[in-house]
Amino acid sequence: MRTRPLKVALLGCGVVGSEVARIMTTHADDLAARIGAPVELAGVAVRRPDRVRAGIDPALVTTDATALVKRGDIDVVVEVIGGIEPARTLITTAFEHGASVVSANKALLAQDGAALHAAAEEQGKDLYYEAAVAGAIPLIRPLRESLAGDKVNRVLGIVNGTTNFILDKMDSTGAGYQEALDEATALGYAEADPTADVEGFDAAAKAAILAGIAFHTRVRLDDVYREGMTEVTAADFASAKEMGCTIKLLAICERAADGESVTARVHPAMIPLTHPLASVRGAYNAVFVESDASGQLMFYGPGAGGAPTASAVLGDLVAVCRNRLSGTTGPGESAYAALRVSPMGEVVTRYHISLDVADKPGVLAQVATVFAEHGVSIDTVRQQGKDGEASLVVVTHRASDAALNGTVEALRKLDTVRGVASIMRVEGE
Ligand SMILES: NC(=O)C1=CN([C@@H]2O[C@H](COP(=O)(O)OP(=O)(O)OC[C@H]3O[C@@H](n4cnc5c(N)ncnc54)[C@H](OP(=O)(O)O)[C@@H]3O)[C@@H](O)[C@H]2O)C=CC1
Ligand SMILES: N[C@@H](CC=O)C(=O)O
Repeated sequence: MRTRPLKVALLGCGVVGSEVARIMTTHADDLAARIGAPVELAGVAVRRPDRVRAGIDPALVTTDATALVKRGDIDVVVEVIGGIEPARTLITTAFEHGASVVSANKALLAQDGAALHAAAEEQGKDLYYEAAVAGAIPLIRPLRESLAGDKVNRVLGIVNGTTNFILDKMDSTGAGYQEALDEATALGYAEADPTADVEGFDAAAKAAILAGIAFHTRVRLDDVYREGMTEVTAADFASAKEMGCTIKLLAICERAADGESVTARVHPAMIPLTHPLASVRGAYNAVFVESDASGQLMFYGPGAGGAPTASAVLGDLVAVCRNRLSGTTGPGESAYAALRVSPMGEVVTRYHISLDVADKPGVLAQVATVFAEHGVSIDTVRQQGKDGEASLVVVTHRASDAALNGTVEALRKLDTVRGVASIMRVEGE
């Protein structure tokens, strides 16, 4: 074993970074044995240097992250600050000064992954980011390496722990949205700004990363259709239950049958209680990958939190350190194709629509005609009336988003339709 240690600069020592530092210390001998050289924490960059940080030598703590990555003797920079800047500049500076990078920063990778990979390749360095998607679950490496000889057609799953925690609490205990979000934040699952979680930005960033790796093409955050879960109500859960379903925030990435285009979307959806994703509880994540030869694979595990995420970071750290010692780099992303990313209007799925209507003869026929005129086939209709008003629940067969939007627009113009109470996609059948 080499005795000279590989030097690691840790940028960020919050929920994830503190666990990375802890595991580097407590598992130091095991890590050295697996890598073939000891790893040494050479510096820890933070914003608030005076905070007490258990197990961290205060002499290593600095607020000057730039100086740390520019030292020239750093082998690996672990970026767990989050956000776009200064993380982006620190990562490119790290490459320029001879270091490889491990990052958990999905927001940055979804926005600037192509440029960061190009910068890494230009300098002959690694950029690894297993922790950026689905916490502890090994997903990036299986997609990038194990399935590299297969053809992935679909990736569908729950990729945000915070929102799954909230939806699960709302469904199973009747907890309010804010109460559940506060608990998820206290447990270290939420992003620094939890809007990223609840409005679907975090899941959309992960969907962009997954679609890119799965389909070997470049998909950016802006390409991903996104709806958050803040408008999911107790009434939606009640409707879902009546259909034998629950509600999950899903990320769905699909390759078109002709292979020429892909879609990526994040939105709440009803899924049958019999579907394996329905039983994913708390901050757990689960992702289905469907490919030509393998069929359906399911990846499941803790999707957020300090220790689970640190597990993925440490796995990358070992891989990158091994590459450094052998003078190689891992698989890059320069061979990506440029498939078209189709707009949401072309996505085909089923819909559950709740309408408030006048309770009088002919309404049902009027509504059904609008669906037929827009080419949207109805699967089931349920009507419940009281005191001259009624609620009408329509579940459709598969239809395009564009056709559904046209239908809803026309329904709103009917004088018997008082309002559209909710529209939710139905997946997993
Ligand atoms: N939490 C989770 O479950 C998961 C998080 N991630 C990702 O990991 C990354 C880190 O998340 P998390 O640990 O939760 O975030 P935290 O907010 O807990 O930690 C962020 C850390 O970065 C430090 N920091 C912030 N700005 C600067 C700066 N300008 N210079 C130096 N240090 C800075 C903070 O310093 P200080 O301590 O002084 O405030 C803190 O130590 C993010 O990209 C996140 O998306 C990925 C998967 C799961
Ligand atoms: N905020 C994220 C953290 C992990 O990526 C989540 O809740 O999934």
